[in-house]
Amino acid sequence: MRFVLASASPARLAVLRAAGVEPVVRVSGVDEDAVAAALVDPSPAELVTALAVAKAEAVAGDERDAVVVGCDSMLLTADGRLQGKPGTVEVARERWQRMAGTTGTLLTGHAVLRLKDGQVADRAAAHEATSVRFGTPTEDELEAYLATGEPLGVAGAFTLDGLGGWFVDGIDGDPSSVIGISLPLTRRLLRQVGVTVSDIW
Ligand SMILES: Nc1nc2c(ncn2[C@H]2C[C@H](O)[C@@H](COP(=O)(O)OP(=O)(O)OP(=O)(O)O)O2)c(=O)[nH]1
Repeated sequence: MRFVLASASPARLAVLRAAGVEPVVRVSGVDEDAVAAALVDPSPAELVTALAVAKAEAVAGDERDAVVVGCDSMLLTADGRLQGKPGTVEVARERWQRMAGTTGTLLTGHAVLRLKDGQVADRAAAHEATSVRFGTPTEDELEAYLATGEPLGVAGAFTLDGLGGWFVDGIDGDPSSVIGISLPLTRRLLRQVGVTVSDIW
């Protein structure tokens, strides 16, 4: 079955490929700020789920028979801030200075659309939440990590499976969701739209 990943994320692609799926990648180009602005006081979970739905829907219009999956990840910090990608060293530094030694929640919204004959025949959406216990990098370690550029382009300014792994003391929940797409949640959402994982791997 044609599996379309509506994401530019290399992390999501890698998780799916390692799990036996060869997705067709179609970047949604969704204006995430515009989607967020259209929502009325969404919870963090509602926001990431709405963004995932918007990404999948943006891509689904060109599909006839496929499963389309969209995701969106953000970090909810211990002091209640919901954060995407830092974008700059300065923002990433300030975030790490606040989150080191604390526990945050990495939220990933998921949307699955089942296309049949060019129509959305079924859909399912949900979010996954994973607790992340951050370590405390020294000032030198933090500056070296920032200098790699990795934290700038990932939600929460850290990775679990990359250089950031040195600074994650542990998680409670699904690791694939932290990296970018929850395999167990996606399996459940696929089942809701009548698709078994063995249909796609
Ligand atoms: N490899 C890795 N990437 C991570 C981790 N945590 C977050 N990320 C990445 C996954 C996503 O590419 C990015 C989260 O940003 P978004 O959910 O907005 O996705 P992105 O903009 O990358 O692509 P998309 O909007 O789906 O086209 O951060 C991690 O632990 N490991």
